[in-house]
Amino acid sequence: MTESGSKLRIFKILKIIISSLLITVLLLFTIAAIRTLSLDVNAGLQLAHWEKTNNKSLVIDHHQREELLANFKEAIRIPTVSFSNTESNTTALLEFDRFLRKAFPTVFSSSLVHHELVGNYSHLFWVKGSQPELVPYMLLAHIDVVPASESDGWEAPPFSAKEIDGFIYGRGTIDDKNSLMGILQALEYLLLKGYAPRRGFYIGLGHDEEINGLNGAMNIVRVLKQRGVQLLFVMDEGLTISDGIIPGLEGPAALIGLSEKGQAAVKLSVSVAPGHASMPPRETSIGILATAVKRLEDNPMPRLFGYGPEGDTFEHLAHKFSFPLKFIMSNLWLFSPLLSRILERKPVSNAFVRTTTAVTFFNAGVKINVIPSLAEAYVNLRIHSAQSVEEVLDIIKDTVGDQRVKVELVDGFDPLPISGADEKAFGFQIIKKTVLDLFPTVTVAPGICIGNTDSRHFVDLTKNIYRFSPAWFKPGDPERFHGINERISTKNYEEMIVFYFNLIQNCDIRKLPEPHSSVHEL
Ligand SMILES: CCCCCCCC/C=C\CCCCCCCC(=O)N[C@@H](CC(C)C)C(=O)O
Ligand SMILES: [Zn+2]
Ligand SMILES: [Zn+2]
Repeated sequence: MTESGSKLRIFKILKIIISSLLITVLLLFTIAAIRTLSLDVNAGLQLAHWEKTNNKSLVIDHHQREELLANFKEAIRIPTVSFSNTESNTTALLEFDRFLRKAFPTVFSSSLVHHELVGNYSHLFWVKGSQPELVPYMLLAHIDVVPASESDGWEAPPFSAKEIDGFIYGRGTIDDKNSLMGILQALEYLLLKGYAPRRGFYIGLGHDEEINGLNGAMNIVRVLKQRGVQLLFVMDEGLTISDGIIPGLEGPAALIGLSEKGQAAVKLSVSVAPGHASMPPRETSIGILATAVKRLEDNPMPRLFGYGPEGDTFEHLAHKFSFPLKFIMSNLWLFSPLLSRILERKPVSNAFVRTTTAVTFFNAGVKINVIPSLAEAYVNLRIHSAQSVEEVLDIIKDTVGDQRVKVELVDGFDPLPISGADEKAFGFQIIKKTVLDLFPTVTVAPGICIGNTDSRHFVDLTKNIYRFSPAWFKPGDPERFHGINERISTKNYEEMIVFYFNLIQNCDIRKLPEPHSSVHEL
């Protein structure tokens, strides 16, 4: 072949490669554009024909408002703190028991309600339904709170329930006495209005959620199992209504947690021979451990965005983003690597991208002039839905890459199963309807709860566990969770009561409307 002939051949091949590339890009772009315009996973059952249940409505008058706020503040003032795995404020838990009986006399005296104490301080209520063939559901909340100290910078003492500019400040105002009090206050009002449910339901109030729920939630589950109870769904604390928290999203979004991340507590330790500080070895146990910890912080776990329920969250919210984000969110199959990199920049959104690694304890040393024989660190990992405890442990060992560092799993559990969110998922659809009726501007989407809840102990009683409370979170609010200046607006607390008041009644329908019935009606 002549030189010009071979050049022509190369030119032809290049032309074919370039045009195939262009066609592929064009094709990908067309698919992406079609998905952007057509993806609507939100139509759901909202236009369908819902069974009527003659719901009672709740209009809160001035006197009731004063009373419900006084009740809520009193709940906040009782310091039901879980200090450590072995230490709770049992005096406060007993006081809380007395307080509940006083605040909700109708709940505690109604012939429809059976109440019992479980594990000494947790409460289990059974509200009898008139139609026993309807499978019961369960609402959960917890009594205990994490410690809080005013000196950390609170604007008001953490157990004062002080009202400032329409907000009640205090430990437990969003975690989780708002749900607890909201549920019981709603039931009190319903009973006072002569309501009797068709569908029976349980209310479980654990007293040790903040220290794993071993005596509260786990005993409630044991009691229910002994009685052969199966639940239609469980609803617990978890995600909330986010307003202005997800960058680029227009309007508020209610994320309902279909699952929760797994968790692992991993201990790293280094043992060496102790000695005199005047003749130190090149590396001490502290130095070796510090390097291991630094390696873990410098090498975060892999990005897994899109491999768990968080992908669904953004697909559901896609239509609420403006261009070009709408285009990106509608096409996670193409853009999830790019989106992961944006989300990982902030701690709250990073939690949705990967298994997170937090070094929470670091102990070593006994005296200034003694080379410490032992250095220990504890790492708290929150495991992404697409990983397991075992996989995470292997990655830690690889990343540390130092045989002198012992890596031990202290405790852990895999990510929780993913509950349904389709048109047949009773719990999800009821929560969604109740949110949309009360807050029509909110977009409801499935989500993943980044923290753990008592509801994880209920997996043998139901496949449908939802983590959601209708608390409104604005920028800066996620940090209040276990942080300083935890607060809720008085308006939002009232909305929570109305939400549970409506939710309980909405659960009385025998079954969900037929999927797509809206399409036939239109
Ligand atoms: C990109 C989307 C952003 C969406 C914003 C979501 C904001 C989330 C804010 C807070 C979520 C908090 C998680 C809720 C439940 C946590 C309860 C808790 O603290 N549990 C303990 C349990 C443990 C077993 C003792 C925990 O440490 O997880
Ligand atoms: Zn909580
Ligand atoms: Zn908490």
